[in-house]
Amino acid sequence: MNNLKVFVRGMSQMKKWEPLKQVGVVGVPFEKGQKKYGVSIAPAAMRSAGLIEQLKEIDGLNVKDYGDIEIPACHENANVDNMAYLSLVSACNKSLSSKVTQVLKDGRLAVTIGGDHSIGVGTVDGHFNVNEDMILIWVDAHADINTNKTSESGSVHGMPVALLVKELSDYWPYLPTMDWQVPKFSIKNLGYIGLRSVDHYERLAIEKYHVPTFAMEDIEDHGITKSINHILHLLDPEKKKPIHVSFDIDSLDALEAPSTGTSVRGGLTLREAIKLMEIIHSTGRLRALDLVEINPAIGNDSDRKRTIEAGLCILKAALGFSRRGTTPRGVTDLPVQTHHN
Ligand SMILES: NC(=[NH2+])NCCC[C@H](N)C(=O)O
Ligand SMILES: [Mn+2]
Ligand SMILES: [Mn+2]
Repeated sequence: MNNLKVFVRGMSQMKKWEPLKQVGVVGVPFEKGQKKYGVSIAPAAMRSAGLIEQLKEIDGLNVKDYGDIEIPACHENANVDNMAYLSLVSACNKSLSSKVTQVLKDGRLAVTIGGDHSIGVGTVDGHFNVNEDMILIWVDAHADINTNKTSESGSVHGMPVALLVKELSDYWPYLPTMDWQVPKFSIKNLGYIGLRSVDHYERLAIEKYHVPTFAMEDIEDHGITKSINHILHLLDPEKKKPIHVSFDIDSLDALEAPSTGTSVRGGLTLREAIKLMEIIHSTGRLRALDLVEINPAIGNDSDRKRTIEAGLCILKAALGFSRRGTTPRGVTDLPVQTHHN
């Protein structure tokens, strides 16, 4: 009797994770988290390159397009030292957060197409509101963990992680217009992949909180498969937590994704990024995915095309596209030919 009870309890705790086949796509035409023109046209550029159609071609995937969020007109001016366009960033993220929450509550995996990386505040906030046990994998050349005090650029796309994590809340001044966002996510649930341009104070924060980090030199040593598996194991050894991946296209090498605002040489190959996403897909626990910082206004036609194609490959790998191919549905043999003669 006792044994049986233990067994039954064990079973109910053992949730079997399967890749979510329902997906919701949200575009965020926002670029005020950095200074260059063009990131805001990425959702339109991705759509006209066939984003929705290509996702729908993935075996068994049900795709709902939630459209682009409306970027609220904002006349308030929150004057915080070394933080450009704070009120706009805040208004956009507030609306994005509730959109991501809605997509997840609809039972769909939230795919957000930015926009610059400041929109990570809204996606993670919106995800955390549904899954408090989520873990966050930040795939990026940069750590995006500056505060307005440590940032050299004053651009909020270099600050989203610091805004999100509760451990850093005391390092911020009061931020007018940001009252809606209470940092609740713990830095203990964060891991980095792809870093190679980390500011001095960012490095200090990563070391202070022992954030699991596979920078490019670690990926060089261990390979992408061991790197991501190690991070997943450190953050969630029992394999039971929902995963949020925030993917900055500049994690890719500048040759693979030239159309981005702060590109850095020596990054991931597209093959490594695809492999990374295939591994994350295979966990069955991916629940939210951001793709940010594609800037179609940077570079020539071929740069633009290459960058957008890379973005599409990454999304598809995360959502179940297999490079091995898939067998035709409901068919088990090759078609037979009728011979006439
Ligand atoms: N999401 C990005 N591409 N961020 C780049 C950040 C660059 C630099 N660390 C800064 O604070 O401005
Ligand atoms: Mn980034
Ligand atoms: Mn970056």
